[in-house]
Amino acid sequence: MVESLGMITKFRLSRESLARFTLMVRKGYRDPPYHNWLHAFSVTHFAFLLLQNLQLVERGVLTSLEALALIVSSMCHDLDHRGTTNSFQVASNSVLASLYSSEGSVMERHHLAQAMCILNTDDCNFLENLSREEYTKFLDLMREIILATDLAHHLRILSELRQVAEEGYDSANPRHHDLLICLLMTAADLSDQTKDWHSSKHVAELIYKEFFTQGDLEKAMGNMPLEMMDREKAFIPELQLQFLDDVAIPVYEIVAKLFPEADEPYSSIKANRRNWSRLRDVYKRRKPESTSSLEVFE
Ligand SMILES: COc1ccc(Cl)c(-c2nnc3c(C)nc4ccc(C(=O)NCC(C)C)cc4n23)c1
Ligand SMILES: [Mg+2]
Ligand SMILES: [Zn+2]
Repeated sequence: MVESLGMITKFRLSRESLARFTLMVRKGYRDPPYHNWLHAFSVTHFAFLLLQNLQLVERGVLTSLEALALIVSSMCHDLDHRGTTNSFQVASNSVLASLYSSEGSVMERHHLAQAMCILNTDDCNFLENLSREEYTKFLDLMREIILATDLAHHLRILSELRQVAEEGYDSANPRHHDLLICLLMTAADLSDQTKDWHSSKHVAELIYKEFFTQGDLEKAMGNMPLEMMDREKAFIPELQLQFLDDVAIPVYEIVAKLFPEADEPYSSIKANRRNWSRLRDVYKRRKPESTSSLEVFE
């Protein structure tokens, strides 16, 4: 993907170090149901498709350094994820919470720290031929992009994103560049919901497996989990409709508004919403006799 985006030539990247870096990143992921290397790979692939199909560098929408940072950040953005949320870190007094809870975005700061570690590992720094200025800018971009994967950050910039979509993208405006790379990173992070119904539904099943495991842990700790984490209370079709309406669909709506050629993911996530709505009607409220929340996936 890096090669076909012309980045090897453009930044004189060492292919061997890039390969070693990629293998180290893959090793840096654990194996929870969802937040594993397969998620990182599919997020990276979607970011690649955005850059390639929308010709974002060729059209001067993004600089090639921003494009490289988007790809590398996608690979690294969930490094060493444990399948639990930021609030769980704090509630369980985890080591990560003690390190980062004062700044917020606990997991995202950890993912960034892990990425920096790998970049500084011998033979993995494929960016060694970047100028000092480019390298510094790249690290600033990677920090900004990985911290932007905290959904709370996305929700904070959502109104600004709508404004840029309204007034039109201005590539001369550095703030527009920053907002766009955050938007594209979130679009890539949620892109499983723009795939065909069966893979989107399967991914939702993996996510709720993670959520319910966390809910079980919270109950064992004597804490009350959120409804979406509680396998006894969650009604998944309803929760999915809420997440699609409040978070995911607006992302692809804004992308499609900025880049009309990107209407495909927007229409397919709306098709998936229709399927969740159908599933909700079939299952109505959770039938008392129903065994588990996950029966909707049967
Ligand atoms: C971009 O960062 C993340 C981090 C973690 C996750 Cl799991 C996701 C993610 N990726 N796909 C999904 C799907 C299909 N459903 C989800 C339902 C709820 C939430 C959630 O975090 N809700 C609370 C919040 C809105 C305050 C996240 C969901 N999600 C994205
Ligand atoms: Mg994440
Ligand atoms: Zn992710």
